[in-house]
This record gives sequence, structure tokens and C-alpha cells, in this order.
Amino acid sequence: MNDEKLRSLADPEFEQYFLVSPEKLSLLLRAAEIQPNDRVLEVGAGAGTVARNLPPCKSLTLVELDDRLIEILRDAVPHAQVIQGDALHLVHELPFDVLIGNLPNTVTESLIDTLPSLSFRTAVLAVGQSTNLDHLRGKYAVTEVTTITGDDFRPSQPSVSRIVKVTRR
Ligand SMILES: C[S@@+](CC[C@H](N)C(=O)[O-])C[C@H]1O[C@@H](n2cnc3c(N)ncnc32)[C@H](O)[C@@H]1O
Repeated sequence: MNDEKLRSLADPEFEQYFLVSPEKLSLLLRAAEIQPNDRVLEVGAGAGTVARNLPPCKSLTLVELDDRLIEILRDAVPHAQVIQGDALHLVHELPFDVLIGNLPNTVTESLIDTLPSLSFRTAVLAVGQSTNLDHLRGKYAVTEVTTITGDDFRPSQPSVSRIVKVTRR
């Protein structure tokens, strides 16, 4: 999908900025360490710019709240199961080994609070610059992968986010 189409799809109400930087996508994918037997869940999958770059895995499920993007995701990533709904509810219902998410910061912070109640091996999440992750550090190793901002996205994202990797100790 070209830049113009991504810009026209983006709805500020949903804080939609789609990650397109090949360098940042590659860092994100490397951090996720997806194995062929993994069940992968991406929450807030947007237009599929991350999902279509994911390596082969046992199953790929994409959750997106905005119903305008559901058919676009199905076309962009035909091998994925695409579900319209709220990630904060669906993470409790869907099984996964690897979780990937670049959601609005307030949603991510709620997701982070709920992580200890979920069963997974690795989560790779975009978080705000000031999002506090200290409460995860006892149970999980939390490492910073990279920062993403500006022209890493279409449209350009005004704020800076951090991609963090969370793995069970
Ligand atoms: C910043 S965009 C990122 C899209 C994609 N992950 C990427 O990096 O290109 C955030 C996406 O999360 C979706 N979203 C917002 N709240 C959500 C929620 N509660 N559950 C699922 N998706 C949500 C938005 O509609 C939007 O597509």
C-alpha cells in the first residue's frame, strides 16, 4: 500500500500512525524472535504494515478496533485470522506465544497492567516515552529495542515511542 493510501486511511481519533520504516520493522521483528511453531497475536494491527512482514509461524491473529481496516487487513495478510474488537478484552480470550502491539499509549498502559495475568513467551510493544514499566521487572526481563517517531510512520507521528521487549524470566 502506498504512502498516500496509508495517509488517507489514518484516523486521528484512533491515533493511527502506520509503521513503515524498514529499519525499525526489522528491529521489531528481530526482537520478536518468532519461531515456526509460535502462535502470534498482533493487537492494533492497523493497515497490516507490521503483520505482512512477520515470518511464517503456526498461527497469526490480528486484532483491530477500527472496522474500516478489517477488509484491508484481510487483503494485506490473507493467511491471518483477522478479528474486529478491543485488544484489552481479546488478549484474555486468544492464546498466543508472541504478542506484538503498537496501540495508543493509554490502551498500551492498560495492556501492560494486565500482562502478568497472561501466558506468553515474548511481548514486543510500542510504549510512550514516560510509560512506567518498573512493575514488570520482577517477573519479566524488559529491554529497550529502539525508538520510533516521525517519518518511521505514515502519516508522520509527532510523538516519540519506544519499542520494548518483555520476556518471562
Ligand atoms: C498507532 S496505530 C498502529 C498500527 C500498526 N500496529 C502499525 O504499527 O502500523 C494503532 C492502531 O491500534 C488500533 N486500536 C486503537 N485502540 C485499540 C483497541 N482498544 N483494540 C484494538 N485496536 C486498537 C487503532 O485503530 C490503530 O489502527
